[in-house]
Amino acid sequence: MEYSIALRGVSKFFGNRQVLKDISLDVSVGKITGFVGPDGSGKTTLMRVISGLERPDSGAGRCYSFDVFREAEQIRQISSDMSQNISLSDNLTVKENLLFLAKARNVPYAQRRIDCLTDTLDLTHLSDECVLHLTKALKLRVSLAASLLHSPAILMLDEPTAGIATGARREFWERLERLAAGKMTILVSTHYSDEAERCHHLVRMNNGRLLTSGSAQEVVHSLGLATFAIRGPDLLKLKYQFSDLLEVEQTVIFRHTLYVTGRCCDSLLSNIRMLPLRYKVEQVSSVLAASVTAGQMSS
Ligand SMILES: Nc1ncnc2c1ncn2[C@@H]1O[C@H](COP(=O)(O)OP(=O)(O)OP(=O)(O)O)[C@@H](O)[C@H]1O
Repeated sequence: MEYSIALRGVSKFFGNRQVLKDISLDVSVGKITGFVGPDGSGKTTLMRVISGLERPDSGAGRCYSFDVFREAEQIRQISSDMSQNISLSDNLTVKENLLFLAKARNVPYAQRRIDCLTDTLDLTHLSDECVLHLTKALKLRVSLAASLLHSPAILMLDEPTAGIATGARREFWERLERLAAGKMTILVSTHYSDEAERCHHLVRMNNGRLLTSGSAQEVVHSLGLATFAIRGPDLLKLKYQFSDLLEVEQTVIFRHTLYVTGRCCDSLLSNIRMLPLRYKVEQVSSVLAASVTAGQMSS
């Protein structure tokens, strides 16, 4: 396996608050690595350290051939932070925005690069459209084009699809998968379980620590949790009943379905089996409930 990023015992403080604690991590070239965990667990900070945007305080790490302590500037040249660096101007067209950003980044043969990207990302027909008139999902696609202008080796995305409809999120992820297939290293934080499942490699964090790292299945397994999707009447009442069980970690109602997540023990299973026949129950392995807060899931 070819690794683009290798961190060993990396820690980071903001003031006297330690936000990354002894993180060791290997990230493969051409893979999508997802970062999941509750708010404030350190996902963004870790991705920023990897992308040369934050300097760690201790440990060791390389990003491609560069040292994360001494060569942050070089790392920034080969990486792109889609979430933060791209501010599209509403009053300019797609083409004008891309040209402006390409010039700001000294992208060689800017026009040719823009033509290539708009073609690849199916934006050509929108080139002369004012960004103001684009949907959120299309703006996201333009931001992706902008973040790829300088042909980065690493693309960092911090919750890129928050607030975007499911269909458009899926389409966006298909594009990310194509970029990864072209050997781009993609780092993405997400609170959506379906997106977490699409990652080739998942990193679960809490309180500055890396708790688990592996495939989505491995991470779910390591949680020792099972999630059941329940459809039927009076879901709110059922939600409160399940919430009272000691082994239940989370109950979330999302789109007429109650998701109950808990330790997969006899007691939870017998409660599930005792549900009247009018309830349809299905075990879903996909919901990384420990990483998804109820608020975000409902949004
Ligand atoms: N520039 C900063 N200065 C001080 N504290 C910071 C700074 N950036 C982040 N923090 C703190 O570091 C901790 C980790 O934040 P971080 O943004 O990395 O978490 P996160 O897991 O990405 O959270 P979220 O999902 O809310 O984006 C939080 O407590 C946050 O308040």
